[in-house]
Amino acid sequence: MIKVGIVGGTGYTGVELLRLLAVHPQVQLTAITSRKEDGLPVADMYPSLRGRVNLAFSAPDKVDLTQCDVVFFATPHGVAMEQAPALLKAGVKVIDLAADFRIKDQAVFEKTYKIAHTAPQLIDEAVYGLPELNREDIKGANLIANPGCYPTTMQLGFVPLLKAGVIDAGNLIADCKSGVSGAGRKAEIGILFSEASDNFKAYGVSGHRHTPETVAQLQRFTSDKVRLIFTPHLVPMIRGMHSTLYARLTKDVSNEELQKLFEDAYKDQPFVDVMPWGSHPETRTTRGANMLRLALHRPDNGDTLIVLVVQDNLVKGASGQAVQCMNLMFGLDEGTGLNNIALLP
Ligand SMILES: NC(=O)C1=CN([C@@H]2O[C@H](COP(=O)(O)OP(=O)(O)OC[C@H]3O[C@@H](n4cnc5c(N)ncnc54)[C@H](OP(=O)(O)O)[C@@H]3O)[C@@H](O)[C@H]2O)C=CC1
Ligand SMILES: CC(=O)N[C@@H](CCC(=O)OP(=O)(O)O)C(=O)O
Repeated sequence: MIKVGIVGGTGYTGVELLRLLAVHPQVQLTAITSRKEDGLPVADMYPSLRGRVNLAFSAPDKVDLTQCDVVFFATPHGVAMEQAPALLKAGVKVIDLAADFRIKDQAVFEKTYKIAHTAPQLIDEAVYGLPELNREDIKGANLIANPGCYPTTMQLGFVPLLKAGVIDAGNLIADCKSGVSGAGRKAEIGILFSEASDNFKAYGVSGHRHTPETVAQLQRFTSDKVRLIFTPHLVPMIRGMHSTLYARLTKDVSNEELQKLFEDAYKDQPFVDVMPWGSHPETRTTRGANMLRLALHRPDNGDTLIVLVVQDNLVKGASGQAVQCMNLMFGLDEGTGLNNIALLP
């Protein structure tokens, strides 16, 4: 059994990890931290885990995480970089759901996140945890930088097109919407029920921290300079993400060829569903499931291709993806514990 520790077990991605790992056949939950809820049984805070998780939260300084085989950090940016060096030295694998190791250029990271990196020696070693694009590296990794939720949709939607060289890499547009759980479990005016429900707004339009992460990853797949306009929106639902991606076609390529490009790219990928041409994927078809669905459109058969992408921000966009990485790192079948079907309605 893989002994698992979770730092930040009370947040949304933390409890989503607990939901997935409590029924994972190869996992023994060993330590779950919270600074605020030290000593509280996990199931008292989350009754949905009654009878499934018998641990209590521990303050981070009261628990020896080196007894674990792998530690997930479901914490704000800046926490994993403090603790990862000692854990890795003790032979513990680390999966960070935050951004500490996602961006290879330290200066860009520090400018984007406005924090100094305290473990820059580990940035090169970290593997970006997007299995569909990095599977072999993830298998051999000790330190995973789990992707951001928006970047997962943008990369899986744009990369087949960039690899095939059929679009203008300098003219990518991503119009994305996220449910409110994407902002985490915290008291903040903008995500109060009365503010976020029955309301709809864009945010971060002049610059969002997921743009540099996404551009750097997309750039790996083309020699042309990538330029991306990314506009996130907050939608009044709890879970779910919908990204509408726009790309300008530069080659004479038919709709059938474009559809085949995506079907070939993802034919061996259990957690990406390429829907029939012209479909309208719905967020609820991914709710609670480690699944990303996409579909292609080409209005008036013109030179603009639209890729619609949906996922559950907490599953394929965060905790499910992290478990997918863990499975690969420990030589398990990639889908172990991740094969449940989305809730509908
Ligand atoms: N929500 C989402 O859809 C996604 C989130 N992410 C990323 O995953 C990470 C976690 O997000 P989310 O679960 O939403 O966040 P939450 O705000 O819901 O939870 C944060 C957790 O971290 C703990 N924590 C906070 N500060 C510290 C600290 N200094 N040391 C140790 N533990 C700490 C908190 O518990 P306590 O204060 O009791 O210690 C809490 O359990 C973030 O980096 C986020 O950006 C990535 C993709 C999607
Ligand atoms: C709705 C909402 O607020 N979403 C978050 C993104 C969540 C995410 O992917 O997180 P990290 O990159 O921080 O890990 C945001 O835009 O800041």
